[in-house]
Amino acid sequence: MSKPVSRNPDPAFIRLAIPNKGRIAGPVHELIEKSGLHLADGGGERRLIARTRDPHVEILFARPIDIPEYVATGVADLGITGKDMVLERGSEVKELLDLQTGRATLVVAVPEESAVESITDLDGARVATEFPGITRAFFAEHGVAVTVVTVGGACEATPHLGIADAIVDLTSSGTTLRTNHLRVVREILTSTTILVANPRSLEIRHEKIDEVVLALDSVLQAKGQCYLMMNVHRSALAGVREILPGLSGPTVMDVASDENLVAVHAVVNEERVYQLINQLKRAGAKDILVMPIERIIR
Ligand SMILES: Nc1ncnc2c1ncn2[C@@H]1O[C@H](COP(=O)(O)OP(=O)(O)OP(=O)(O)O)[C@@H](O)[C@H]1O
Ligand SMILES: O=P(O)(O)OC[C@H]1O[C@H](OP(=O)(O)OP(=O)(O)O)[C@H](O)[C@@H]1O
Ligand SMILES: [Mg+2]
Repeated sequence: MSKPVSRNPDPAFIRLAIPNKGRIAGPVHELIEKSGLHLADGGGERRLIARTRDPHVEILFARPIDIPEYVATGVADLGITGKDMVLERGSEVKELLDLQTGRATLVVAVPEESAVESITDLDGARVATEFPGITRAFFAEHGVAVTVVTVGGACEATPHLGIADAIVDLTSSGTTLRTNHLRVVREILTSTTILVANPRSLEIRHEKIDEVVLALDSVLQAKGQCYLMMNVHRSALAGVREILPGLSGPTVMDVASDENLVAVHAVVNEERVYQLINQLKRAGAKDILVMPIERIIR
């Protein structure tokens, strides 16, 4: 038998579990890279543990469904997985950040031609799902007696195979439900990718955890924002100021080579840039640069 990968007992040392595959793995890896943590040894599909640029933070690759328990039991101090995975496992972890990605809604759906209009019509029905925990709790809470059939995937096929009368499954674009001629009867919950922590680790390793949370949050803060730089004649400054927002108002600096000019810098919402640059030009701004922002630390 191979040796277990032991934990470093040093409280300055933490382990973060992230998805090794599946649809949320890509966005999570990207977040880790942008946060500056950076996977030191690549982190290919078959890796179990990877080091990061921070010698005190290591990454554990795991299936999203297993991450809540790895964090609850202290195999990892922090974990990134779907909120639905945490609820399904009922794990005792603390949510620290909503990463605002991997959004999907867990719904009760039935074949288009079914007579079922509301969940009470499902009394006595068979419900297929990859989420037996959430499904049982949901129907019990609403006093509807159902038989839960647990499947490992391709749940949408089960009503057509005669295995179930209804399903509880995730939907995001709605394509899979449409393709399989299923209609939504009820929404149960909406899930996004979240950062969770082991409650004990939060006490004993809080300094390092705070650092990781700050790094990840700084990427979220920068999302959709960009940095504008421009030169403005002093006489046009008041007009330009009116147009520009910024984190704490635009920054205005002297330009050494021309005392009539000032440099104006501001953080703006990406969606506004197209309109803003035209307004700024009309107000007298020139040499306008638009730059991406990787991270914002407030
Ligand atoms: N259609 C979807 N849109 C967005 N997020 C989704 C969608 N389906 C699943 N997710 C999220 O992905 C996570 C599940 O990851 P999982 O490991 O099951 O990967 P997967 O992409 O479903 O791959 P597979 O089912 O092939 O293993 C859950 O947290 C879930 O909320
Ligand atoms: O509304 P849509 O955008 O079509 O997405 C919904 C589908 O995505 C997930 O499937 P996944 O790709 O994880 O395959 P699986 O069913 O085998 O888990 C989910 O289980 C649905 O089947
Ligand atoms: Mg899946």
